[in-house]
Amino acid sequence: MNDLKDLGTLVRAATPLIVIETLDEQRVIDSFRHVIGQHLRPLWRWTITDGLTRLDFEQPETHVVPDVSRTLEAIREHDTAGIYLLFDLQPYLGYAMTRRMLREIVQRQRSAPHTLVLVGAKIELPDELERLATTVRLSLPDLKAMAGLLRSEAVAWQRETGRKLEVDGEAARLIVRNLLGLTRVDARRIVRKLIHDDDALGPDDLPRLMQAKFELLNRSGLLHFEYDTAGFADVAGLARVKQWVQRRRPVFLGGENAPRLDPPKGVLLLGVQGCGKSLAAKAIAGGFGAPLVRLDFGTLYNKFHGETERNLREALQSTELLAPCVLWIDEIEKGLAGGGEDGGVSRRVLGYLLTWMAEHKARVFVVATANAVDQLPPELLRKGRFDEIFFVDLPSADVREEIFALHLRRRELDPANFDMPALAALSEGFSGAEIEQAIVSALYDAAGGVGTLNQALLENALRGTRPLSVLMAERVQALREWASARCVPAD
Ligand SMILES: Nc1ncnc2c1ncn2[C@@H]1O[C@H](COP(=O)(O)OP(=O)(O)OP(=O)(O)O)[C@@H](O)[C@H]1O
Repeated sequence: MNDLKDLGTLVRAATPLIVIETLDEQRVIDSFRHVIGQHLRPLWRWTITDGLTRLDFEQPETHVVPDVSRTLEAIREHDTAGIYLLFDLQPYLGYAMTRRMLREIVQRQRSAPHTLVLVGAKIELPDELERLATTVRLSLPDLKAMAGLLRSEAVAWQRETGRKLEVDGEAARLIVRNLLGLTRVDARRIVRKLIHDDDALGPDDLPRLMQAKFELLNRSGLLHFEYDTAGFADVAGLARVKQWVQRRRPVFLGGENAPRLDPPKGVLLLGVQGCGKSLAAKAIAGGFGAPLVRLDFGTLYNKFHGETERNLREALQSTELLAPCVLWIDEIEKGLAGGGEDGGVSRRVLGYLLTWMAEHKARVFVVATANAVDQLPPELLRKGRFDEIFFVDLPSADVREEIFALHLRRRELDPANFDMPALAALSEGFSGAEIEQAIVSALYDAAGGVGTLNQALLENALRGTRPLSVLMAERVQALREWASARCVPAD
């Protein structure tokens, strides 16, 4: 959108009431200064602190009229049609007098054809004014503008300190790219903080930038920023998922270089509890080298009764501004399994989610995870919704060995001191989580006895565990049968 062109058109058309929701007051003033340069109209600004100030003179002319009604009366008396930027008028919109005066000016009753522009962070108009208003959204700064902003902040810092700012070129390029989606005011505040924190701009500023950006954008509170993404090395097995991600990484991160390849959109990970679906979501983000944001579908309903859809919409829009990122929808079945009993909310949520998944253009890769396939709506499983549906089964003997090795090493124990094939054989039917639990429990036994963990203690712990696959054998078997016809094995 070209803001200046749009504003110019509105002013030329003598639009009586314009609403602009922004905190970037300077940008509004600059834009209108530009517009009046072409359309020669008096430009005024009003704030409760300064009153009315005429801005299109070399020496601004000020009329201190702090009272809102008197200000509006003064505006009505002006006989030359002018543009009036009214900052933070929102609290006064509750008064009958303010509303009536505004309506009279806007409807040009006893007044010249002025253009009133209401500017503020959030503006809610009463019905009678809403109908007469035109809302303008200022477009967000583009790459070039963000690069300029970063440069100007660096220069300001250098001027202030008399030193040269240390800038890592590649990090600065990524910072500029990741500032996209923010307003100028927010971007400037974050850049200042990044510079002032360590008097430099380097690679360690990127995670801090993503965190700051996330906090600004997560107004719904439904998203969680996952600081610890995993690497593929932290996940045993899931070979197909790892390969799938590695092949798509370059296209996901730099889509423009591969015009014939569709950017990857998302995968659904279905599977047995505790087999590493959550870990895989973290590793996919690590594999793509993108931040991971989790959407808590379970609380979407509880937390915002009656506002579910709006909050989902806001949350998904926020993820687009964080792009490139991975959006992890944990336990997706919990959010979509309402059937007809919730007044149709879960059906509408599903509809919105599917449309968004199909249509959004930002590089947001969705990883949805689910345990209970019988609760998943069939629309979600239809071809083309996800790029792939992976089934995460109980680990094979080889993978179980890998899981033991991984978790022993994590606790500074050497797998070479253990009989790995024997451990793998004893843990037939165990999930990764259960293997990890057995190691933890054996470590406690060791601490209370011989001191160090050995094969016998570990075997004891395994023998003492009844895995879920045994306790819920029928469910696991049914899940496998269901998945074999519909999913790609993750391993
Ligand atoms: N393939 C694996 N490799 C390494 N560790 C694993 C693996 N699978 C499970 N684990 C261990 O088990 C823990 C729990 O697994 P995770 O939460 O990823 O399983 P899940 O499938 O998401 O389970 P749930 O459905 O119960 O949420 C992990 O944090 C990890 O320590």
